[in-house]
Amino acid sequence: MTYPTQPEASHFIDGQYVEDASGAALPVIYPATGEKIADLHAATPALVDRALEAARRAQPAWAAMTGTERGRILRRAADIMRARNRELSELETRDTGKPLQETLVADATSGADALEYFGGLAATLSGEHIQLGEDFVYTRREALGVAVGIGAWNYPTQIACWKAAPALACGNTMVFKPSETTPLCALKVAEILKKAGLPDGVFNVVQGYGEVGAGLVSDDRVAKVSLTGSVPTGRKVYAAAAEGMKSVTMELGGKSPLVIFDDASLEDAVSAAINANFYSTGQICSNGTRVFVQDGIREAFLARLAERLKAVKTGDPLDEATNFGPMVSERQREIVEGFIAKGQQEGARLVAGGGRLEGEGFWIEPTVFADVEDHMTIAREEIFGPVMSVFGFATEEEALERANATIYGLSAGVFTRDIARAHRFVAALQAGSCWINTYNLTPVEAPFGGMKMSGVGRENGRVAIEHWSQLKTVYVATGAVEAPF
Ligand SMILES: NC(=O)c1ccc[n+]([C@@H]2O[C@H](COP(=O)([O-])OP(=O)(O)OC[C@H]3O[C@@H](n4cnc5c(N)ncnc54)[C@H](O)[C@@H]3O)[C@@H](O)[C@H]2O)c1
Repeated sequence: MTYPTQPEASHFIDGQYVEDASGAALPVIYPATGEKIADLHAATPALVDRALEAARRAQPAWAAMTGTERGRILRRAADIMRARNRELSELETRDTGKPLQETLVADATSGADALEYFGGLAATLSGEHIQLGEDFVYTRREALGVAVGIGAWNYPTQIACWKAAPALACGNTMVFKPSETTPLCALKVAEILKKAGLPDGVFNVVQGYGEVGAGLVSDDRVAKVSLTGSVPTGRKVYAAAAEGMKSVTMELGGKSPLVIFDDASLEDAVSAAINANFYSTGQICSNGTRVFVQDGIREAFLARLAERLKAVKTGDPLDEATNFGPMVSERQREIVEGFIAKGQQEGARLVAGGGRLEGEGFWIEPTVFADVEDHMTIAREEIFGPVMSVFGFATEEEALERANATIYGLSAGVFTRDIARAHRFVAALQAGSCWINTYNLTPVEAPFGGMKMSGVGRENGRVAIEHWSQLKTVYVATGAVEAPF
């Protein structure tokens, strides 16, 4: 059977689509209906080798181009992505199940932003000059070499671009392995980069399960690994990369707090809590899934939230009126249902949702628990689904201590009209991205990444350049060489 969404082949290596049907079957399922929409294959070791070899071969010439030349290609790719936004968004919706209403504004557009931003920065890369009397030192900012990118399933286009754009801007080449759950979109990124003039071999895509990722990470040709995924995978990938002393960026999971004080705008706080828990059906790493609401407004908050939940519109995710999609897979739905059952067993009060939604596909209701306590499983573990936990608190000190009492440190938010408190509070939060009076905004200009178990390194912002390049120091002598004998 052929599907409209079937790509030309499973992999994109050295500038062309490549297939090897002897690789393990990798079916692609549309989460809204459970139907198969493409048949792909995991890369065989021979294909992984071919992709790495293509990236290795292409790297010196790519790095030798000027930053302006590299940047021009990335910026052209950004323009193509924007021009094809609707088609790419529809594919993202089919790949992930996220409603088109979201994908039209958050995926190819965010990928294009990254390509444009790092395309612009490419021309500005430089070292420094340090005068030492008549001698001097200069530093050269150099590429790392061949990089491996490994993606999670929730933002397949964005993740590919957030990794490829800074990596390529700095003169690295990349082999990218998308999540086996959402493998389609990264192939489009590769196609578009080629169309924009990217030399063959600079950006390659290979499909596969964890073992393909593991093979890439341990290969000697690889200088840098950037993973977006869960903490358990991050532990394995970081350890494997350490064997080869490779640089890493780890964008991992979270259990982020959203703290709402009595003086906050209730309507805005409810909006932020909705965005922080139900956007992308809760499948966002930075979600504020522990919502701490100060005692004075908690009942009002829950009442208004219940009202607002009436406007949830499920249905065909390709209908732009739909604002809530299915879970990405049957397995992920079962995981989330397991957490909901645990929440009930451990005594949290279910105030909304909790069950499946009608229809084919992997639908689940937006779910809210109140009276959640810090020791409960749903308060401690990342659920990665549409499950909000609401906690009470009395004082700022208490909220801070409880917000930070987690192994994670990806993100956090605070809602208050007291400007001094807002800044005091975020200064003490142990989280890589904090928001004051909003939640989950991640523009490409702002560094993004985790503290504690949530990760290592930063994506986006100028600082990403530090994580995708290395410095060489050159000492230049101008006088005689002194020696002891
Ligand atoms: N911090 C961020 O930027 C960010 C963004 C999105 C998702 N996430 C996190 O991702 C997780 C959800 O995504 P997921 O379920 O796809 O994560 P996952 O950890 O199961 O898989 C991530 C990727 O790693 C690959 N992989 C698995 N085992 C591997 C191994 N041993 N070696 C190399 N690669 C391996 C998978 O095939 C997949 O491509 C959540 O924890 C979420 O918080 C983080």
